[in-house]
Amino acid sequence: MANTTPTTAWWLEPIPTEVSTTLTSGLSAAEAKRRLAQFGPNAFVSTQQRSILRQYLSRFSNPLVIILLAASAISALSGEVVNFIIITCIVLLSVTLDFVQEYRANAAAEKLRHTVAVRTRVRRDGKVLDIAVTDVVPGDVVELCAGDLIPADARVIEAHDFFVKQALLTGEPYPVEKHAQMPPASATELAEASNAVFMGTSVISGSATVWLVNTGAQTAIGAIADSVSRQSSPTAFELGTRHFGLLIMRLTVLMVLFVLLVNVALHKPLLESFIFAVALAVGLTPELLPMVVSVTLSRGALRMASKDMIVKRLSAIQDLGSMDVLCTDKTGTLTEAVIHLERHVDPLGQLSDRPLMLAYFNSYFETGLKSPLDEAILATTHFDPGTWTKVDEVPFDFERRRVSVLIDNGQARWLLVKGAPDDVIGLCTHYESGPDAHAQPMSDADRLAIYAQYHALEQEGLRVLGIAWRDVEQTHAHAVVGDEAQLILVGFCAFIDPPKTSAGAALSALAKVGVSIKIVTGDSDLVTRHVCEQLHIPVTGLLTGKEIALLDDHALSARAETTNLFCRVNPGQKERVLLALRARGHVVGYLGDGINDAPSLHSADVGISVDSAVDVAKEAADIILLKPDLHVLLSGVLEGRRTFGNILKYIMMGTSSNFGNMFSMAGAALFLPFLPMLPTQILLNNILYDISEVPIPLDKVDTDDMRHPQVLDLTFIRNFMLIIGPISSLFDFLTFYVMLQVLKANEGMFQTGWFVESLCTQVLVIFIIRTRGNPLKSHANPVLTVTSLTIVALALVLPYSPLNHYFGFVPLPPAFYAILGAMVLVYLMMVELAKRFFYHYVLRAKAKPRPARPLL
Ligand SMILES: Nc1ncnc2c1ncn2[C@@H]1O[C@H](COP(=O)(O)OP(=O)(O)OP(=O)(O)O)[C@@H](O)[C@H]1O
Ligand SMILES: [Mg+2]
Repeated sequence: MANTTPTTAWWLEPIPTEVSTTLTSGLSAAEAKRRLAQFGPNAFVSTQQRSILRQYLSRFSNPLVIILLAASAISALSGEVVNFIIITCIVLLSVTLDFVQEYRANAAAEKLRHTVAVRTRVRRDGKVLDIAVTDVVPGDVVELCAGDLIPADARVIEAHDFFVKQALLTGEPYPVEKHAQMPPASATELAEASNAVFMGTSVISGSATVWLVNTGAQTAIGAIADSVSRQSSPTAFELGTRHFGLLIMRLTVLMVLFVLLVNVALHKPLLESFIFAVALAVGLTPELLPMVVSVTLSRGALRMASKDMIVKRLSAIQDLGSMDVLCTDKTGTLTEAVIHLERHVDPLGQLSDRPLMLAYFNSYFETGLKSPLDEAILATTHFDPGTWTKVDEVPFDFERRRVSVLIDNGQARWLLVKGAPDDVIGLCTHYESGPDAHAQPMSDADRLAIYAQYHALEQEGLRVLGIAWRDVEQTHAHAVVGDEAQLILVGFCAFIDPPKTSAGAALSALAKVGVSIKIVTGDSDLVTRHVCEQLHIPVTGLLTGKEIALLDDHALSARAETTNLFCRVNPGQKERVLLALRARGHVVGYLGDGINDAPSLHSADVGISVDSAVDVAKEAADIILLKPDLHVLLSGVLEGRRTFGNILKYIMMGTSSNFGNMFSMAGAALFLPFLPMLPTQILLNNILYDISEVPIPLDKVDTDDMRHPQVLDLTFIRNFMLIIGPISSLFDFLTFYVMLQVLKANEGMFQTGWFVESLCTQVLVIFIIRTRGNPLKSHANPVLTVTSLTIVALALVLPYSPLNHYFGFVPLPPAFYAILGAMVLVYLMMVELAKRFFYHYVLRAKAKPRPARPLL
């Protein structure tokens, strides 16, 4: 994509003079409103909502529905008008039921998503406002800093060591610097536009003010939106449901062809047989599955929102339930992230103000994203910068782990460096100590003593920054990474970041439900170990960034299994650890809030961030915690498993009982001289059964089923189907026998009897299937109970209703009801026994052992 050439190189045109006058105050609110109406919201057209009507109509594009309507329309021509009307009504009813449920669910989830939408700082009417990214318009003046996403295509007006990552557009993996100067006229390629920034890219370091030129579909990324729109690869759960759909489809096609063939061979009326076969297919398809999935998920999302968790990608709820490894960074998750400066010492451990003063100036002049460490320094004290001004800066990045500022007071020019002590000490050739802060060469022995000092601080659990400086020629106008050499160490600042007392308990609770925790941090191993000790987290293995750099992916993947501390890792290594764990078949979650966490949040099965995180992290995450609390996460995991459990109930119902019924229907077609059930009866049966299942998302899931991470396993479903399905068929054939031999039923009575029997068994079996345990002890949600029992009652009285003429029902003899009662009871008991057998033997025999791993 390196050669993407937009239609015009707008960054080469001069900025209109009238614009420069409005730069400080920005647009007026009225003008912004006018432009929003003119240019539309700052979003791609492809993501815009389709109208409700179109969404509704698209539901009818299901081929089965079309075939059914067409066939019954043809039969209407030959006089079967009533059937046609009934079929049309049932189809309309079922599509509407499905649509309304799903639409409401999605709308609720969408509303939640908006609460965590990315925002941006815009100048309007002379004030800086925080507005949604979708509301910016061409002409807006936007302020950007490290960690921000760039909201639209824009010209840089003013920049301070402003580096952006634009790999998405140009493929360059490294951050590039942007500034206000015009590039040469030959810079027509997007990658050469050093004075422009583009939507979809992000700020790595520094700060800038930009003037928006193009928004929405007019942006460079908007033009290629379809090719870059992140079609994330389907999750394990999505793949599972897709395979399940295919399995059902194959069985359906086979059965329909079989029924058709038999009917043709037996010279039955063709059109009627055809409609029967299609109705059968409609009965077989788990058409409610997408609705059940989205309703279950969005209900889950609402419940999670009440516990301060916003779900951005609904299917992430499933992944949260399947997650068995959680990687997390340290600050804010395991610690309070309220950092205090505890001590400032010279290289030999004597209390000294000098390291604090230089650290203060470094933090004071630094323009990039201020870290909590900077804030702690600035909050501790105040030094008057006096005549010192900043000349340049080498911004912080997570590879170097340090930041330098170049400052000048007219007489001297100093480079002040602050960062991870190991690296800073490594760059020093001298150190200052004693009351007169005299600089002296650092001998090897000194170096050892200094390292010992710094380690002693870390062993106390303090986070430490090394502070160093050097004199620079006054002609030296630009600071570069290479200047960070031959430094003089002035000492250390040591900070307290107290561990969160609640974190320990939350971690062991997560471990109890089968989620092991791994800490992946840019901080040092001593500090991290100290935090672990305080939280009673046993360390099962430790790898540092330096060690990881020496391992290939294969070796890393083997080591990652037993290691639970990864320290001094850079952003790329964080992601490598994560991918290594995924490669071993784990479902991996990642919790982090920094620029350095964004790649890992993208690559995890489920990325979790917090509301206070930088934009790039929030954007990459699937779930946002409004409170950075691991207990919240635990309830999210349980919620994920609960939604999973309910979806599984629906799938198991569809595959066992419903399928068994339809299977018998095909079988009955073989030996009966008439249709075993009329097409309209099949459809009615199907929609009543569907209605009985609508409350499944409300149901509770046994705590036993929530103890372990769950993944959708087709073998499990197939085995369950093979055990329960035949029982259902057995009872159907028993009903046939009773109807034909005992009650001597004619066509109408046979069909009615079977309609009632099959609906009763299909609906009532939910009480057995919904729990792995004793159905008398695990109670269903009252709404589910009432709905199911109402449908059964309806089935029983239908043969006596005034409508029965239209559906071809006839009243049944009382003897039938007596036999039915007994049969349903025995049926349910048999399914219960088979279920116990299944969970006890079949499942245990098939259970694949997961790779062994430590509890924490
Ligand atoms: N403002 C700063 N100035 C200088 N050095 C810094 C600054 N912020 C961080 N560092 C250094 O970079 C290292 C990595 O940063 P940080 O600890 O934030 O990484 P992280 O992976 O996000 O860690 P955590 O897991 O604690 O969130 C720090 O340990 C520190 O040495
Ligand atoms: Mg962090």
